[in-house]
Amino acid sequence: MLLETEGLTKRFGGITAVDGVDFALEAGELCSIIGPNGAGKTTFFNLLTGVLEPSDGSIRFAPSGDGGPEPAVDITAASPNETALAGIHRSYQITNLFPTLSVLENVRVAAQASRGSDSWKLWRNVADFEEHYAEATAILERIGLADEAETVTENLSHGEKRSLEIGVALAGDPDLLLLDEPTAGVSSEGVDEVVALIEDVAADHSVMLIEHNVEMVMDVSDRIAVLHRGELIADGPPEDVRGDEAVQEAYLGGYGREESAEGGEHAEGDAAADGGRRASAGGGPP
Ligand SMILES: Nc1ncnc2c1ncn2[C@@H]1O[C@H](COP(=O)(O)OP(=O)(O)OP(=O)(O)O)[C@@H](O)[C@H]1O
Repeated sequence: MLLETEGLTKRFGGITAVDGVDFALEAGELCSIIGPNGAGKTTFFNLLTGVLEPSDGSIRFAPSGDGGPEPAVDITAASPNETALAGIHRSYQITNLFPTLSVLENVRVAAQASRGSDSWKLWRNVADFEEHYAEATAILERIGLADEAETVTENLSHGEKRSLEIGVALAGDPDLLLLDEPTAGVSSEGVDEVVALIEDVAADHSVMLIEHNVEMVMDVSDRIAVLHRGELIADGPPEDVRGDEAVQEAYLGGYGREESAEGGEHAEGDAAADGGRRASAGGGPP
């Protein structure tokens, strides 16, 4: 087990945003988290990365899987810096890049930061710098932005910025990568590139993905976990989740059901109406 939560709960006053979630991720999996707006997906990521402290429950992370050389650690109360150093990196829904730095510098700074506080010492040695530079250059090759290395980041297209976000999260070679709506706001031509990048990255990383694009999620995921009003209502392979009654009811609104393809009485909801590209984008009770 790479990551395990038990009874994970977050309350904001009277709202329970994440409600007793038992979840486990195996090393190497690509698991998508889906659910209506306000279901608790981003709060779940915020708990896993230490941005928020749980009201209840626990989080355990074993960077090399159970039985691997690195022991499991309790990260329930860890800070964002500590979860990052433990090996969990994240890309954000809202861009988190330094707009006036070059594309290469954004990744190089992330590579440097991922090595921990020592790397911020003023006297850091040239060898370290060279290493971070080489890592950043290799990441830009991987994410298809090598030709833009010297471009000022704010001049990239939106799709390129989303790819660079993934590149920044890759710096320091994380064990687990959390991607929060990596295709949000990307044009339809750009989406294919971001999806190809996610598949490439998932080939040698464990990945958790928050995504509203159901068609894409069904396509790329090994597993799908569905949150609804903070609760995990389904968790399994895409084909099982697609056929799950509770999930259809809460989120998919007929997506992938035979009846909807035939225009039957169950073809309600945003997902069915727009071919399932963005299920319940504005819908679902909070
Ligand atoms: N800092 C906060 N303070 C108070 N309430 C919050 C806070 N963050 C989230 N919430 C509430 O918690 C619930 C879950 O929100 P969250 O953003 O996690 O949902 P989500 O599934 O990520 O939604 P979306 O798909 O719109 O991004 C919502 O009711 C939201 O209003």
